[in-house]
Amino acid sequence: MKESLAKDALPNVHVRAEVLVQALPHMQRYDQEIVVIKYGGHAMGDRAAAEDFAEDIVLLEQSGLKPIVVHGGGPQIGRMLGRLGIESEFRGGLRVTDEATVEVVEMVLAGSINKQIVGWISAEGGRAIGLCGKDGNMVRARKATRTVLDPESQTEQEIDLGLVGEPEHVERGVLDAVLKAELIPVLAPVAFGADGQTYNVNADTFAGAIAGALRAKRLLLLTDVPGVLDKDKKLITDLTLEDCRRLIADGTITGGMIPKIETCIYALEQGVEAVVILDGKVSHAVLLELFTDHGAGTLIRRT
Ligand SMILES: Nc1ncnc2c1ncn2[C@@H]1O[C@H](COP(=O)(O)OP(=O)(O)O)[C@@H](O)[C@H]1O
Ligand SMILES: CC(=O)N[C@@H](CCC(=O)OP(=O)(O)O)C(=O)O
Repeated sequence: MKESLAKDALPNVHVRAEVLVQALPHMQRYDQEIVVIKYGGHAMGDRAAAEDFAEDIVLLEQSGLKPIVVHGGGPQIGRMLGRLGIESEFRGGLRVTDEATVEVVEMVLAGSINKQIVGWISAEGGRAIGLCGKDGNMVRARKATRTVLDPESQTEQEIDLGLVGEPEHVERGVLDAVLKAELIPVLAPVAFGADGQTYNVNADTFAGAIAGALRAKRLLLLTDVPGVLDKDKKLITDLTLEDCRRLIADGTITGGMIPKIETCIYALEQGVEAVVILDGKVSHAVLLELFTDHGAGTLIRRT
C-alpha cells in the first residue's frame, strides 16, 4: 500500500513516505541538470518496480531535474523473435541483426515497450513523449564493427553483426525542444543510417551517446544485478576508468556487462560527470541513488 505524504508538495506523486523522507533534503542537488536513465529490459520485467520507476521519473521532473529515459528490451525482443520462429544470436553482448530481425526490434522497442513506458509515466501524472533515434534525425548511426580473438590463430577477426549500429552523431535540437516543453523524453534505441537504413543499437550504447552529447550530470544504467560484481560476486561500489578496463581484460566483466562498461568509458570521456550501474528491480532505485547520501550500485568516475 502506498502512502500519499508527498501529495501536497507534489500533487501527482504518491511515493512511500520513508523514501521521500530520505530524498527531500537532497532534491536541490541536481536542479535543472540533465540525468539520463537507461532502463534495461530485464529490470522492467518486475511490474511493481516498473510503477515505482515511473513514479521516480515523475518526481525527478517535478523537483526541477531534467530526466531523459532510454529503454532497452532485449528479453522482450527475444520472446517476440521466438514467437515468430526467427533465430537470434548474441556476439560480444550484441544481437546479430538481419533484415527480419531489425523489423521486429523496431516493432518491439519503438512500438510496444516505448508506449508502455510512456503509459506508466502518464499513469503517475507525468507527461512523457516517446521517440526513437530516427525521430527528428536525433541519432545517426553507422554499421558497428567488432573483432573477436580467434582461439586457433590467436588473431583478432572481424565479426559481421549485420544491422547493428553505433551512434556517430546526436542532433540534440529535438531533445532540447522536448525538454523546454517540460515533457519527459522516452527514447527507444533504434537509429537511422546515412543511407536511410534502420539500425539496432544496444540500449546502453545509445544512452551513453545521448548522455555524452548533452553533457549529462549523471548516467544511470538500471539492470538486474546490484552493480558490477567481482569474481566472488560481491558488489564493487566505486570504480575508475582504469579499473573498468582491467576488469574487462581479466574476464571479471563479461556478456551484457561489456557494452555497459564500454558505455561508461565513452560517456565519462565525453564529459558526463559520473555513471552509476544499479539494480532496477529495487523499489525506487533511481530516487535512492540520486537523492540519498549512500547511493546504490557501482559509481564509476574518470579517476
Ligand atoms: N562482473 C559482472 N558484474 C555484474 N554483472 C555481470 C558481470 N559480468 C557479466 N555480467 C552479466 O551482465 C548482465 C547485465 O547485462 P544485460 O543482461 O545486458 O542487462 P540489461 O538487459 O539490463 O541491459 C548481468 O545480469 C550479468 O549476467
Ligand atoms: C545490438 C543489440 O544488441 N541491441 C539490443 C537492443 C535492446 C537492448 O539493448 O535491450 P537491453 O538493454 O534490455 O539489453 C537487442 O537487440 O537486444
